[in-house]
Amino acid sequence: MIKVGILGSTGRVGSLLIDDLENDEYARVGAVHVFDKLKKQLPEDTVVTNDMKVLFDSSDVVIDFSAPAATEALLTEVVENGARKPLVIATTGFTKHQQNLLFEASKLVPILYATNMSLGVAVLNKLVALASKTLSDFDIEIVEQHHKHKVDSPSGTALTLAEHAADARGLDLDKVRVSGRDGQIGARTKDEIAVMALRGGDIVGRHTVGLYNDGEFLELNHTATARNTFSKGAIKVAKWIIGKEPKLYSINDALGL
Ligand SMILES: NC(=O)C1=CN([C@@H]2O[C@H](COP(=O)(O)OP(=O)(O)OC[C@H]3O[C@@H](n4cnc5c(N)ncnc54)[C@H](OP(=O)(O)O)[C@@H]3O)[C@@H](O)[C@H]2O)C=CC1
Ligand SMILES: O=C(O)C1=N[C@H](C(=O)O)C[C@H](O)C1
Repeated sequence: MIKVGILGSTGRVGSLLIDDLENDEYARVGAVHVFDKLKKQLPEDTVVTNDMKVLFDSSDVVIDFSAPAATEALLTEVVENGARKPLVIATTGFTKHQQNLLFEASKLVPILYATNMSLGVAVLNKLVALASKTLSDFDIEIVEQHHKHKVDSPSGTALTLAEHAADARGLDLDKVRVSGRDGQIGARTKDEIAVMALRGGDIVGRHTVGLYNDGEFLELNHTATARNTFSKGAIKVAKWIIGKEPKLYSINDALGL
């Protein structure tokens, strides 16, 4: 059995990982990192720790749904303290420094980083690239909707979708991204790509990429209706990454897309 370590084990997705692994034929929970207080019953012989080294030592692969500071500590264990286990990182909202750390760590261990672990969004990224390139005159606007507890904005998924749209048009997203509109802002410029966030209730995750032209528009939407879409997706890619060489992998690598 593959022993999975969980960073963010007390969170919304982390606790679903524990449930999903209880019913998995090939993988089980090896260790959980607990930041504050344990909130649920765990399978017998699960290692419970707040020490990254112990988390690594008790796992064959670590899955991370936590917070940027926690991921930073996990990656630091690889880069500075010699931890050598494959990682599946799902946390969003990284700073540039944390993104660089992720890249440095991926030279030492295999890391799959995906801002969205669903198959649907993996396909949506491809559709967005195709539509953005083909419909080159259309204005691109992205809207994401999430539950009221989400702390980062815009979502990692929305930013990844925007990157696919910008790359397909040869644009630098940092230069064309618009994150709000208010007041006398003037007419829309051709290349800008707005990424807007709505928050409320218990929305699991909804992303719409709109391509608008005079006379017609196309909207590509993905809606996650259950949060275990993400935990199940992460477990699937965690099994895939074991035995791979050190590199930064995308979810497309794991899904063969
Ligand atoms: N890629 C994907 O498919 C998806 C990614 N996500 C991302 O995953 C992350 C977690 O989401 P969600 O489960 O909803 O969030 P929660 O807030 O429910 O859970 C966060 C978890 O991280 C822990 N944590 C917070 N800060 C630290 C820290 N400094 N050190 C160690 N642990 C810490 C929390 O511990 P405690 O409970 O003690 O506070 C908790 O276990 C977010 O970044 C979210 O955007 C979410 C869904 C899908
Ligand atoms: O925080 C969430 O809930 C989600 N976060 C991810 C993101 O920021 O894109 C993925 C998913 O949409 C749910």
